[in-house]
Amino acid sequence: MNDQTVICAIATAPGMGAIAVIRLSGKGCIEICDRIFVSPSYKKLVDVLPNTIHFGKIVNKEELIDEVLISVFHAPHSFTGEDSIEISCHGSVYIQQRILQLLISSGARLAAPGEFTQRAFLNGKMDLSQAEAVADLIASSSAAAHKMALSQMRGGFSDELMKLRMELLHITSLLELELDFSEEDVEFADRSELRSIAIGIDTLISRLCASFSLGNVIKNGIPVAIVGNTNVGKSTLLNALLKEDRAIVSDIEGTTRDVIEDTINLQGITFRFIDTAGIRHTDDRVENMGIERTFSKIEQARIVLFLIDATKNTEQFLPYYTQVKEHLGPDTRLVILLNKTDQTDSADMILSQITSLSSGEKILPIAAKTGYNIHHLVDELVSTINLNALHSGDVIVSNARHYEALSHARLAIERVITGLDSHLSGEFVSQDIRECLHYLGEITGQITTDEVLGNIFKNFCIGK
Ligand SMILES: Nc1nc2c(c(=O)[nH]1)N(C=O)[C@@H](CNc1ccc(C(=O)N[C@@H](CCC(=O)O)C(=O)O)cc1)CN2
Ligand SMILES: Nc1nc2c(ncn2[C@@H]2O[C@H](COP(=O)(O)OP(=O)(O)OP(=O)(O)O)[C@@H](O)[C@H]2O)c(=O)[nH]1
Ligand SMILES: [Mg+2]
Repeated sequence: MNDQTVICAIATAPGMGAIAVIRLSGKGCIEICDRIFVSPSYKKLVDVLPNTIHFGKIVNKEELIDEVLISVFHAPHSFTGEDSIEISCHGSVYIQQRILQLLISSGARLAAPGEFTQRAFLNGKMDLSQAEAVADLIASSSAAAHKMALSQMRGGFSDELMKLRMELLHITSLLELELDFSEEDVEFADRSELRSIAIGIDTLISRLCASFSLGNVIKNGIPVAIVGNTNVGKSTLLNALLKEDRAIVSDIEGTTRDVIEDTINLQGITFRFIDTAGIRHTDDRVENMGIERTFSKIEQARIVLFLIDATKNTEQFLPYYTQVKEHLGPDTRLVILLNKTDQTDSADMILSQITSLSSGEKILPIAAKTGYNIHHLVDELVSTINLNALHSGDVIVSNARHYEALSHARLAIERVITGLDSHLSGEFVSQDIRECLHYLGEITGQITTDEVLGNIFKNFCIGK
């Protein structure tokens, strides 16, 4: 696990750029660089002060490869906690490859994906949840996802877990006092005090678990299903929201037969819009398969946009409305959109009819084709997502691995509470507390295996 070899990799995006950065880490990396670096004063990098930058040439014996800047870091004061070097060269792909090859023939080896961050973790520079947040930060493409990853990388989640850990250790110490005197069959620890601490822990873990439904959608995009009868303008609406001709639009019923998905960033939040096959009775087998998918997308969505055609009479409304509602998840918001209002004079009348037939959902008149009221719809979508937790700085769990561990930890702490209630012997209660600690330790990486680490870091970029 504690591999000390010198690793190297290109840290900047692949391809040509103004400047590229090649990084090295591990004991001996400074000596390796000295084999291919010549400074104007012939000073060796092993002799320079840490955290300084040096101009010079990269050479292969007599051959000049590039003029570069080199930064030098000494263990433990570097990103990885090891001796480290960064070479900033001209961003030609040829130069990057030549320097990398020279470093490898001088004794470094190519880094595996995420290996720099993995070393930072193994050297205690950050815990595992912070290392995972580094990858989330790099992948973040909206203000909300950025804010969430940054807070986790800076240790917001780690602090919360540390608090939980201390509380659990506190209960254990109270219980242990009792175990020491177990012969005497007395309850030293005040069970009601233990219970209230355990309840506090359960509340915190439950809050963290609950935050995952927000964290997960912020990270992956909020799924919004666009559904309704054929020809009501679903694909036109998708195109209007994405501001591009993503889906085929035509006046033929049943144009869209499969789901079409795309993401867009609206007011700092990523939305994943899902255009679906129009719902209708048909004998076409392929179309029916598409309609089945529509229903499963309704089940997975956080928001469902149910479109109706304002130019048609409202008899069409109830059967589809009932069907859509049958597939709606408990936390899914339904918004009814009255489309094609540009093509009718009786939009107001239809609006009031729909209002009386529906059960209090927001109903918005729009015209997807002309863009009428689309900005209103966007505001409505954004307001559906309650970002208070994000802005108040509350910790939000966004990682499925963390969520799973927290769910196990919650089961364990709930067993502690029922154990205390039923006056279970302290030994057994202790065991559940240890299990709770175990699961929390999995998140921070205090408890981990090579396999778990391998799975986490293999998804990182090379050079990170
Ligand atoms: N050129 C460059 N830019 C970069 C990084 C890098 O490694 N190199 N980073 C990499 O992801 C990020 C910045 N994160 C970093 C975190 C810690 C240290 C570091 O040297 N820490 C030392 C010293 C801290 C100090 O002087 O107070 C330490 O923790 O001991 C460097 C970069 C983003 N930008
Ligand atoms: N006047 C007007 N026409 C619209 C509006 N929205 C869509 N249409 C037209 O309605 C027809 C159907 O539009 P689509 O977007 O293909 O409808 P759809 O709901 O995706 O239909 P299917 O994929 O068949 O289920 C096209 O001719 C559109 O140009 C609108 O707001 N006003
Ligand atoms: Mg369509």
